[in-house]
Amino acid sequence: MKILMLHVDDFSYEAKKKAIKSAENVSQKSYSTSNALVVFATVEPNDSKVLDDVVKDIVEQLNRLKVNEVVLYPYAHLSSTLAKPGEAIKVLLKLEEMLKEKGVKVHRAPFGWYKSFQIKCKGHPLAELSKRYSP
Ligand SMILES: Nc1ncnc2c1ncn2[C@@H]1O[C@H](CO)[C@@H](NC(=O)[C@@H](N)CO)[C@H]1O
Repeated sequence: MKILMLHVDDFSYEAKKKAIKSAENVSQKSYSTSNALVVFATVEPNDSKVLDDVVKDIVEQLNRLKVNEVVLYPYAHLSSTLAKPGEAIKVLLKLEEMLKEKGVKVHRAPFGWYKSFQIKCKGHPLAELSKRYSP
């Protein structure tokens, strides 16, 4: 798995169009928030094995930033070895569940959609962090 964590003043997205057949059917097509940790996540094969480490790092970053909201954003652009959509959505749902079990407020952006987004990154020294995990 590859993740990019951005501490934002503001973040909003709008789901525009389904990109794949297995795109989620979603009732909420847009979302906006402030002072949150946006986690762009690219799922790679066998990533269910790295979720404990991913959760640990996200929770540590939330504690450093004194933030409790995560926007989990499926993002197929941080790796060239993508897990298939069926596997990727399962891993993201599990990641969302594990973060919520830790008391984190999580909003997961729709899977399988082209989305527009606006982002205002805070720009302090800890505002941007990328991590890579190998099973
Ligand atoms: N291995 C994977 N990891 C994370 N997300 C993945 C994925 N495979 C498919 N997706 C989702 O399907 C959309 C089209 O690839 C992806 N959409 C996006 O990545 C948007 N930023 C539009 O480009 C994403 O929602």
